[in-house]
Amino acid sequence: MISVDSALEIVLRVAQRLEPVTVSLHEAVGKILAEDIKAVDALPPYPASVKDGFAVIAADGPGEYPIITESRAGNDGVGVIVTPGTVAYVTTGGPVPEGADAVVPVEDTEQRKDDSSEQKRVRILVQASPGIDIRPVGFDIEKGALVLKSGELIGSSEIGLLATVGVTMLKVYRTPTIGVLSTGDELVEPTNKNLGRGQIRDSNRAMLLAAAVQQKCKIIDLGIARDDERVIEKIMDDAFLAGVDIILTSGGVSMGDHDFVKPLLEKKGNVYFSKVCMKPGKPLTFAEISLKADDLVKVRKVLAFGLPGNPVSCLVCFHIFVLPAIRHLSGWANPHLLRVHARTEGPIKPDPMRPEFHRAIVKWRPNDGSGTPGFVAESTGKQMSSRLLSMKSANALLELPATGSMIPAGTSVSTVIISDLIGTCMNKDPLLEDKAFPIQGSTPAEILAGELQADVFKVAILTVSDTVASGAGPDRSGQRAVYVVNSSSEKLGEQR
Ligand SMILES: Nc1nc2c(c(=O)[nH]1)N[C@H]1C(S)=C(S)[C@@H](COP(=O)(O)OP(=O)(O)OC[C@H]3O[C@@H](n4cnc5c(N)ncnc54)[C@H](O)[C@@H]3O)O[C@H]1N2
Ligand code: MOO
Repeated sequence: MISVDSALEIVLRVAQRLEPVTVSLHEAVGKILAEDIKAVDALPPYPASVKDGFAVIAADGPGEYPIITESRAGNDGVGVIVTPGTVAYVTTGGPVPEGADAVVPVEDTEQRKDDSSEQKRVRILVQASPGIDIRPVGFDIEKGALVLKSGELIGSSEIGLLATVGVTMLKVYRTPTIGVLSTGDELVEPTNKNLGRGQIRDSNRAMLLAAAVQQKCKIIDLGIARDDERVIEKIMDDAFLAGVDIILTSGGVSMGDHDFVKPLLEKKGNVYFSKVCMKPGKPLTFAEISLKADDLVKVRKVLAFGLPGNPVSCLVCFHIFVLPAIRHLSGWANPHLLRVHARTEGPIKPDPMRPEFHRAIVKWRPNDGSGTPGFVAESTGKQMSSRLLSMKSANALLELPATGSMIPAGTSVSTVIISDLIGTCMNKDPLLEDKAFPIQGSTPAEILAGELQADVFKVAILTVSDTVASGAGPDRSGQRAVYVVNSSSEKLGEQR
């Protein structure tokens, strides 16, 4: 039996980063950038006012002055020069007219409301210092500056930066296409209302498809295969033809006389390991399959993970091995999961034989029991690898050494974070909510799409800016719809 560390090292050595592809801005979110991005122009491209106020010559000092022009964002008082003894009205982000060297905010001025004269005047109440409340050219981004480096993860702020510098098509590393197959004669579709004797609903496929979607992968639902070597082989071959980069099977990797996955992977490729010293997840099998393309020159590699059938073992193996492999293929420089230290809330007895990944809910507490702030880990209860409820709400796996002796409450243990810690703020128990089960006859992929649909709400995004609407400046809300993950969006355009 190989150790978890050695097994992961092998997976990351075998996995090869996928080739870069060119995508549009809205497809880039969550991907790794595969090129350097430089600013083609400066931001701001002109000296811009930081406040709504009056562009002045600082040396003029307080006093009453004529307002010679109004320079609004996107509507420059072009050609107008502020000369000594004059001022110009400016709005936030608007160009500061030539001649002026400071901006006085409206709060520090007085203007007569009933002034109907042609030449409006304003009283400047304070002494401004030169340069105050003006962003010089290139203050935010210098022309030619490297704004994003190859290898960076693209989130919403990076999308905003790309939009700012006018990049709408960019190179990112391709994320893998993942095929998911469940094996087992006992398995029926989740839509099945009446289970026959010996039947259970297939949970692993929907679960793995969802986990792959969360990692921005394309998915192929390969269905359920009977425990029949030829059936499983045919489905695998079809998946290879369909272009999978990773194939995930669940079940059929242990010691049963119908456990066909491992012998099949041995037949089709190179099996690197088939037993890992961990609990749960012992029978995890990992192989690489080399496929010759038509031209017989290029060889395409497919990673195959034979995941254990027990649902918890299956998902734990996904987190510990498949997820880092996906990240590695997708161009992440560091594909490893985040590890923190957490103190156990209660006593836990670990396995005496295999290091254990104990499912837990980790929360940040002002006092973690040691008198200082820190993470506290609450066990999800009985840790049988068949009990998927032990995985529910778990955002962490406690890495417990195989001592077999009780770990007392308050012990600091190494903890792998497997989900968003934001979820720990949730008070409601989603299981207690009455959720209708998905429509009969649909496949897990359709169910998944349906579940996502149910969460979709429409977000309309409108940029209100003269600068943007006139085309004088970039829309720094990015590609409006891009950040609205898991929601539909409508572009309403710009408004003057
Ligand atoms: N003699 C031995 N038996 C077992 C060993 C062993 O070392 N010696 N290892 C055990 C461990 S550990 C695990 S984990 C399981 C893994 O077995 P398989 O990967 O071969 O999986 P199956 O036997 O097909 O199924 C195990 C269990 O999981 C249920 N299952 C399978 N697929 C699904 C699915 N898609 N959705 C929901 N549930 C699923 C299946 O019905 C079984 O109950 O082997 C132990 N045995
Ligand atoms: O290793 Mo198995 O995954 O304990 O149940």
